[in-house]
Amino acid sequence: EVPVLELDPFSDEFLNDPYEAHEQMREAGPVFWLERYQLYGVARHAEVSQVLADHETYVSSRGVGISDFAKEKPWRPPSLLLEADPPHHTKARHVVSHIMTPKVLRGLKEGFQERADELVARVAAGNGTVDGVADLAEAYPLEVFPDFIGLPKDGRENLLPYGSMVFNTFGPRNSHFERAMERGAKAQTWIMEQCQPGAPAPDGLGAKIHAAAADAGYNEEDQAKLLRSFLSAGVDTTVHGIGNALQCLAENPEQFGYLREEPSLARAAFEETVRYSSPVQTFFRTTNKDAELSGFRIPEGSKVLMFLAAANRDPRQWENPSSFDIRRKAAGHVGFGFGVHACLGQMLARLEGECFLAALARHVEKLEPAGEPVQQLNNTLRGLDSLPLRLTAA
Ligand code: HEM
Ligand SMILES: O=C(O)c1ccc(C2CC2)cc1
Repeated sequence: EVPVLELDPFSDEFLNDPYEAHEQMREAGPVFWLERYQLYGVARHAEVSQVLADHETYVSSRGVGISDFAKEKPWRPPSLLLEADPPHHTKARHVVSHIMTPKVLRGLKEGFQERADELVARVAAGNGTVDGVADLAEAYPLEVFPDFIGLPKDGRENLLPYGSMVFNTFGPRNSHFERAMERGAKAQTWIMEQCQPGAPAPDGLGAKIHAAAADAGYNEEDQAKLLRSFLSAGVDTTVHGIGNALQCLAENPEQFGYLREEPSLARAAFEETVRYSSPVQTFFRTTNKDAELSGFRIPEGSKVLMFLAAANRDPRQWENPSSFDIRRKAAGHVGFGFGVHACLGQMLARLEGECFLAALARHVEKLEPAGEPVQQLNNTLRGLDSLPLRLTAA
């Protein structure tokens, strides 16, 4: 029989510090039933991987949040990527993956690195207490990403509340969901304006996405939706990746020491941060037929909640999973998902993380906590609202 758990994975207590509950879920069994929300959960690396891999049984087109699109109207038109299944998904993925190529990313590296060095050197020069979130983790992605897409200079502050709304609405209609919808409404107007064909700068990624989608026969509404995916996923995720990296390095000074000695560890340090802190904590799938997972029966029409963050600290998969170790081989983590829906922006995310942490290694001699970090409670994302840091310039 499937073990039944009473815990609430969307409560403030859980969102603030999920780690004991992760352990409880992993130990409960390969599959468990969450009574409160009437859905199944998987928290071990093996089962999370199996669900991610079997996109024909565990589908995305019925929503990757708690809501089943076969039963409820989505709050916004479904994504052609995240909330689609093959073959429709395959076509959309093909269109956009031709644009975010290794060649395109190589072309970005010099500029991204310069911007990181300039920002970190300027903030470190103050030699005082800074907010690692506002002054660094938010500042860097909001500088480089909108320029890459080709968004106008003003209005960019709408990207954070819009992203926060997208990620909160994968969860249940709790206070985080409702407040994010209120705050995100105005931002949504600006976002949709930027997504319209003709809106982004002609030389930016946005215009390239529109052109490639038009060439592939997508109408203007779907061209806009494809760009919407990048504005939805492309900011809050990297902001929390960088913010969580700053927190991990400040709280593990020996790890910062290794990075200082060898700035080329920056890429590995960001990868370990994605494993260890998993900015995207969870995602759902829906069974579109009766399924069996590790001997447990899961009927058609069930929601399955994948605890990516719990899988990323599964002792069945990792040595010393709860230690932050920038020299480990973090490959195999599910922080960027995997399979047909594996993160489309992971190479861009890694580029931002690598450039930022290399700049930190070069321009900061000491990185110390200067007060309590404030966790941002979000139904899907793990990251900080503020991170008081004392920086000593190199
Ligand atoms: C640290 C940063 C990031 C993390 C942790 C992250 C995480 C993820 C995860 C877990 C998925 C899989 C979703 C699923 O399986 O349903 C995903 C998909 C996706 N990500 Fe990322 N992401 C990050 C950054 C980005 C960036 C910067 C972009 C865009 C520029 C992006 C665009 C996307 C898109 C479009 C998808 C959907 C792909 C598909 O369904 O085929 N992500 N991401
Ligand atoms: O296509 C989208 O709108 C979309 C929204 C959020 C994500 C999360 C996983 C990063 C991905 C895609």
